[in-house]
Amino acid sequence: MALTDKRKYDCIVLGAGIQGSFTAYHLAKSKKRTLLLDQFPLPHSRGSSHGQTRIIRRAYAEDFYTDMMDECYQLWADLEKESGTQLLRKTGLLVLAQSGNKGYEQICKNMEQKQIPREILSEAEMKQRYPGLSLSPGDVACLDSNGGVLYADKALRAVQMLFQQMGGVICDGEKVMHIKPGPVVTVTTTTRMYETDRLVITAGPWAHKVLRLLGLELPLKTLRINVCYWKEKIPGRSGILQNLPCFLGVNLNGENHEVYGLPSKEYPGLTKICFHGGNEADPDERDLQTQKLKIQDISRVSNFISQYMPGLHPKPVVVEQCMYTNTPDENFILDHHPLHKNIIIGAGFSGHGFKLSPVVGKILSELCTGEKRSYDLKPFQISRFKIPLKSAL
Ligand SMILES: Cc1cc2nc3c(=O)[nH]c(=O)nc-3n(C[C@H](O)[C@H](O)[C@H](O)COP(=O)(O)OP(=O)(O)OC[C@H]3O[C@@H](n4cnc5c(N)ncnc54)[C@H](O)[C@@H]3O)c2cc1C
Ligand SMILES: O=C(O)[C@@H]1CCCCN1
Repeated sequence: MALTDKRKYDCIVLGAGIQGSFTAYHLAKSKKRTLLLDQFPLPHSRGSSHGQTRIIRRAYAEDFYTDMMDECYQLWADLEKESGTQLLRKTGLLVLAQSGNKGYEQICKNMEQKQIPREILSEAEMKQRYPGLSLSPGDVACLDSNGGVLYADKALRAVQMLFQQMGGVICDGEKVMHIKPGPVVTVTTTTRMYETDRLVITAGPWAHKVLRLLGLELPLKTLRINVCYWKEKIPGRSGILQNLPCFLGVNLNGENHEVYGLPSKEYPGLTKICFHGGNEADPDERDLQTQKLKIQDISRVSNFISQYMPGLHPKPVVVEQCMYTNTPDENFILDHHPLHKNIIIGAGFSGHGFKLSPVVGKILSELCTGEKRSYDLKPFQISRFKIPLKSAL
């Protein structure tokens, strides 16, 4: 039988990935008595926030993300200062595409309108600066000068540590099994029962399963992502690893997919290059490759490497797993539960939420405390999906 925790919390945050941890951090800053819960002992590598690196960039086609990034850069710098840890390395981020590509043009237009520091690089400039990346005739490149790498594991640790230093409580290794809505929400885990005025659900790829406990079915797809590392054909000689920026290929080859890469340092001598997509998988069965793979993601990256990075072996030497939780439009969900206004949902980060987590956490904490919202939340509302509401409760 679950033990009852006698304290009533102002807020409980369900899920201690980067989004829940940043939400808890902002709530603790606003002096709310906050509990952060996770099903696994922390840290863990079963969700979406593990691994050493993530891309940070302002280069987005949607201006609302670019707008949020100004404050994100500021909050990442604050976190570095508060934790005394370097969390960001500026490398630049290259957006690569075939000339005339609409997505690329929209990104460039948005960056120009917002006066984001950037450079359009000619074929000759690309060759000279980034000899490891050989573009094909007709390809174009735009550098987001302040793009770079976020140290993901370190960032997650820093936010959780600062949350605890502000008096926040973390209970890990406790899976939430039941949620009873009401003016006071009761949350029952595998070991305890808690009461709270407000609940924030940031359950990553488990969001679907947790929201089902509250009668809410959102159009979320969970994808298993193969995180691939590649080695040089002639180690240390091709110069690829020394001077590589982050890059994002937008529909290169005319194929409807994206390949991206980061100059990561987790495995000396290897470069991380992945496909921005994957095959559907249940997060609890991530490592059981039971179904037939619909998307040959690794071979797409191999093809990209053969054409664009011929200095690398076109076979990965390390492959790890991570999860995406995608919405149909790949925009986030940041909203109240449609029926229970003191339950707040942050979900569907669609493979691009890490860099934005400082502001996502701020927004979710504002939804929780009822403070004035810092951003227009229209793109993130649940009502855009036109789903029928079944109140199971
Ligand atoms: C391979 C890969 C590359 C990426 N690259 C980038 C990038 O370059 N730049 C970028 O900005 N973003 C990137 N992202 C996206 C980013 O990492 C995610 O958007 C972000 O980590 C999502 O965090 P989250 O907190 O929503 O989810 P998670 O980190 O999965 O956290 C959810 C937590 O909820 C817990 N939980 C779930 N159910 C329960 C329950 N019932 N009880 C208790 N706890 C529960 C889970 O255990 C988990 O810890 C990438 C993602 C992947 C997978
Ligand atoms: O959020 C990002 O910047 C990257 C882009 C490529 C795919 C993974 N996420």
